[in-house]
Amino acid sequence: MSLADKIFIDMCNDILENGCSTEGEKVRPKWEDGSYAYTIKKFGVVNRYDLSKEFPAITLRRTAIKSCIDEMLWIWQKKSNNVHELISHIWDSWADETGSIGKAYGYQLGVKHKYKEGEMDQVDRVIYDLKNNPYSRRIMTNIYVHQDLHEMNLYPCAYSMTFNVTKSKNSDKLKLNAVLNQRSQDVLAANNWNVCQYAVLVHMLAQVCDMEVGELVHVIADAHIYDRHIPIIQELITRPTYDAPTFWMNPEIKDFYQFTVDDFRLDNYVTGPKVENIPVAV
Ligand SMILES: Nc1nc(=O)c2c([nH]1)NC[C@@H]1CN(c3ccc(C(=O)N[C@@H](CCC(=O)O)C(=O)O)cc3)CN21
Ligand SMILES: O=c1ccn([C@H]2C[C@H](O)[C@@H](COP(=O)(O)O)O2)c(=O)[nH]1
Repeated sequence: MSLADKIFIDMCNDILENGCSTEGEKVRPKWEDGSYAYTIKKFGVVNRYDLSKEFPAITLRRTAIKSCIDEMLWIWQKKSNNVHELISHIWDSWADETGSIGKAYGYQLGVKHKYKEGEMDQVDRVIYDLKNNPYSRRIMTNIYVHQDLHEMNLYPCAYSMTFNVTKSKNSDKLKLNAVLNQRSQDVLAANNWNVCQYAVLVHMLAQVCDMEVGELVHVIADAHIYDRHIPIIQELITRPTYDAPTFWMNPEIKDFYQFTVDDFRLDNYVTGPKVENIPVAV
């Protein structure tokens, strides 16, 4: 069993056993047939992944690592908000006729801000601080921009990363840790998808800043299982599990903007079967 499997199974059992149901309450999302998508939810879930020990992929089912890395690069590297620049079709339901998802995600990371050191966007600000001022406690991004929410088709869910550098006694290298703040999490469709994305991001930043990877702490305000996902989750968490896969990242890449999806691989990724056609609430 991978460490991520254990965390995922414990979180699902906790939500199913101790969660609060939104059935009959006023909710926003709907299923394709127009009925309301209710959830069972837990407030304030915190999951810690030690990236120096294992890559945090679940093995109960296969996390689509290429698609999720492609989406993360779309947001963090291309800083794009257009679904035409994305390989998968997961964002199509939230795009307008031009393919835009509005001023969300990548758009916000591409906005330049004025700092004492000059004009930079939030990603370049993080890289600058990690390289020049690693012990700063101010290294963070935030894409939940209230003034632009009216121009976003879906408000950002994983909205903030806080980076924090430590040093272990037995290594010369600094260790890069991060907190991912997420206001809302669809546990079946996107939990491990989001965890793997941000784990890869920490690996990328550590490599380009000559650091080692440390911990990824995932803070979820509303961790929910949609009503139509409950039987799928119940079956999923009773499946056999396997050892964590080995993460490979091209060691030659030292510039954050030079990575492509082909520079990442999960080796020996043994998993349970695919869950076909997961319904996604819109
Ligand atoms: N209700 C809801 N849940 C989400 O997870 C979600 C949204 N809405 N809105 C925006 C994005 C889109 N996201 C998604 C949507 C679908 C999948 C999905 O169907 N994943 C498939 C694999 C897809 C592939 O292979 O490319 C899966 O099996 O997990 C994942 C993330 C995450 N976000
Ligand atoms: O990266 C993502 C993006 C979206 N989600 C999920 C979380 C919710 O189920 C919906 C968004 O609905 P809200 O009413 O705006 O909370 O999308 C995710 O888990 N991860």
